[in-house]
Amino acid sequence: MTPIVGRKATGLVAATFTPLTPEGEINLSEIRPYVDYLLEQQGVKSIFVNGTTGEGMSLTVEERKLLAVEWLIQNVARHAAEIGADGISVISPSFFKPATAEALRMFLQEVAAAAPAMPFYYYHIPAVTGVNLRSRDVLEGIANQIPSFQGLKFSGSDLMDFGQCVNYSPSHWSLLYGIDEQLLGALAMGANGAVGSTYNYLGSSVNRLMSAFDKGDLPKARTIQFQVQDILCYAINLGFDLAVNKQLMSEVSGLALGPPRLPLLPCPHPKALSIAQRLQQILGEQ
Ligand SMILES: CC(=O)N[C@H](C=O)[C@@H](O)[C@H](O)[C@H](O)CO
Ligand SMILES: CC(=O)C(=O)O
Repeated sequence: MTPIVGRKATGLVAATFTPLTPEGEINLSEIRPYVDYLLEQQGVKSIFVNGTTGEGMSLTVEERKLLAVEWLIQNVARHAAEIGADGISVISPSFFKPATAEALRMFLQEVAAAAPAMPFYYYHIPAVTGVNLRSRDVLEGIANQIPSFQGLKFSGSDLMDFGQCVNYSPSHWSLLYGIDEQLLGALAMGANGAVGSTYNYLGSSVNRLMSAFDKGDLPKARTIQFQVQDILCYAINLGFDLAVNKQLMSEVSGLALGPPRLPLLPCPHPKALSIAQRLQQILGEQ
């Protein structure tokens, strides 16, 4: 089988929130303005949909399909891109957890085989799945088992494991980092780009962080990373979860993203407003 080499993902990728109506139904009409906002206000050109931030696990398969198509249509319309999705990514099963990296790799192989033409990324997010197998071990020999394998979305804090993945990877793979608070550490380790929830509203700042890093201006990159951390520390002190994050995005962008789905509880308006104000203040200080 010929390996499928997709467009190598680089730069910033926003993990999008799923717009819902006040009644909790998916709200496809908010997607076009959302894409406009990311492009025009944040300079973010790539999106990761139906993931953690998009409450993918709380959506039906039918809803996920409708959303994926709408995100694609709106995104492709903006970019005049000739292709649709650049790839799919798959997390570990988390109810029955794989006992070994090999078991997980075999699972990923079966899923990837269902869409063999689609560039495939393993999505490591141990804090959510509870699966702490080292990604480096999952990658061992994976190109032989998954010809469409294209890289890793690594949302773990173990930078040694991440570094070992970078060191193992052929140059056409893409290694994307997913803990926004410490992206700079992962860039130093060799990340090709980043996928995260905060790039919905901090994209333009973090784009500057990445270009400062590319130019070797570490003091500047660090200043921006510390701003991101200061914003998130403020939010964490108030109690920060995905519902708060979603409401914060509505607050900052003016988009009507609606409530989260259970078991997440809606975020009280004043809380998101307070974080949004602190965010403006911190970014204004630069
Ligand atoms: C658990 C989770 O949702 N992680 C996201 C990406 O994987 C991150 O983008 C975080 O939301 C972000 O780093 C803020 O903590
Ligand atoms: C943040 C991220 O990558 C996700 O929402 O899945």
